[in-house]
Amino acid sequence: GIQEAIGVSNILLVTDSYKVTHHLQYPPKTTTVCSYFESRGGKFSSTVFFGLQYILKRWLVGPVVTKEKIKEAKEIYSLHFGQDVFNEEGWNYIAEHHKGYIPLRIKAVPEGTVVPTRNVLFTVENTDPKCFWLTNYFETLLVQVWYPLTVATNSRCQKEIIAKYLFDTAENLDSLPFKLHDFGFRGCSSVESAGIGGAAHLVNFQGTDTIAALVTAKNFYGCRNAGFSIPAAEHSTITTWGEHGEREGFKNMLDKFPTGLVAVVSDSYDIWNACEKIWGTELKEAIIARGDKGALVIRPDSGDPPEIVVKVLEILGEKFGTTLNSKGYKMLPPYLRVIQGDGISYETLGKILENMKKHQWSAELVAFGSGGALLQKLDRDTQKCAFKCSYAVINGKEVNVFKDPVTDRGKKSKKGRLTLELSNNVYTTTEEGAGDPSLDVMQLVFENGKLLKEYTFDEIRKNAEIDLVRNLTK
Ligand SMILES: O=C1OCCC/C1=C\Nc1ccccc1
Repeated sequence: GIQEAIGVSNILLVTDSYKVTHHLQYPPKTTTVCSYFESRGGKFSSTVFFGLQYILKRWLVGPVVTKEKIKEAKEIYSLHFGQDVFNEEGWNYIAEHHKGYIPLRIKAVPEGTVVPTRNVLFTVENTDPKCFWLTNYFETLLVQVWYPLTVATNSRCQKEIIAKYLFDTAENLDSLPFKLHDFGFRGCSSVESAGIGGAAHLVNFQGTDTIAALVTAKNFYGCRNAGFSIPAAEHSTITTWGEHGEREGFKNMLDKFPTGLVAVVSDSYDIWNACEKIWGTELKEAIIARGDKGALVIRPDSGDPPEIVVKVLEILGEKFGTTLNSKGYKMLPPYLRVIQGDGISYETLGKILENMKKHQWSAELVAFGSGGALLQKLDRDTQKCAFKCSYAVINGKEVNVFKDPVTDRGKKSKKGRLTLELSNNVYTTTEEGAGDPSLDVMQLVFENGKLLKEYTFDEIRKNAEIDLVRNLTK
């Protein structure tokens, strides 16, 4: 099944080796360990919390601890350590007493919530005093939420940039959901990662070529169709017509996809010749004939993006004419658009849009495709995601637990029982049990192997909506 396909289906093996020995290392009579997850800061000042639901449903929900898995883990760990450190008794207790359901309680901010960094995002504690060692056993798995969280954050920050340029240079923001298209499937480290990261991007946008994202959004977020795409050429479907056959290849695209959007990569040989001579002259009438039945989307794929995009727009404007929109920016006819899918990232997007604006072109005319930068060029440090113990009960005594390294004060962790409170639109993490649990934004999402709260993709998208759209659609 799906679990075998991914290679590890034994939840006892989804952890770091050293954690297998940690049940022996806590103080005697420890009965509760409570830990939390946060982004300590990093590239973006706020993060979109997304992806915990996937991890819980994929790995922790249901009777996931079985005798067979205990046996398998015992064998592997005895070989791996060359000695018997595995907590067989502890796991047998879970399999027997809890019937394989994981005795943990997880409270988390609702998926899609945008929270400033250095705030608690979810907490984990054991519900059975015998299982104090379990809380941090799953740190390894739960901290992998850094990936969808960081993809969703990076993607949303690009949405803010595009929204601003649409607000300044377009009639409305209607095109925003389709402005950043996911090109990242092939650049991901695995099909599973593409599904997770691709779904994270779809929290903010609706355009994707990462089909795995559709499957993940459907299977774990109940979203029947989380993203859209359109018929599009790749270099092979143009270059197989031969160097002097580009016109036939282009014409074929218009003939085979007479209505709806159709995208054609046009830089195989000479983007300028393609725009001037082929699209702008030889096929000009065929393009105009499309009217508003579906635009031709011309795709450059090389050269310096800010310069290329503007130059392509200038040529198309020259050939097909332009009008001024109500914001005073130039528009092309409805049957012509551009997509720039090369070199797109949070760092480069603004430069392209700024150059378009400088040359009086509306942001409405161009969509972007992003691959590696969208789904892969990030890591756990991008948002400094960490999981730390903040509270324990030892021999009946409550203890506020923390670290505060003299060698890096930035790594100081929060103390005691934590809540996340929202007042006057400001999130505050209260520590040491000073918070009012009834005001806690964090929801009880998981307890004793059961998912108690699920979020739909629509809810998540609403939670993550950017302020400009929120304010405009009030
Ligand atoms: O170039 C690409 O690299 C890899 C992923 C897909 C892709 C292009 N797709 C596309 C979709 C819609 C409009 C235009 C292009």
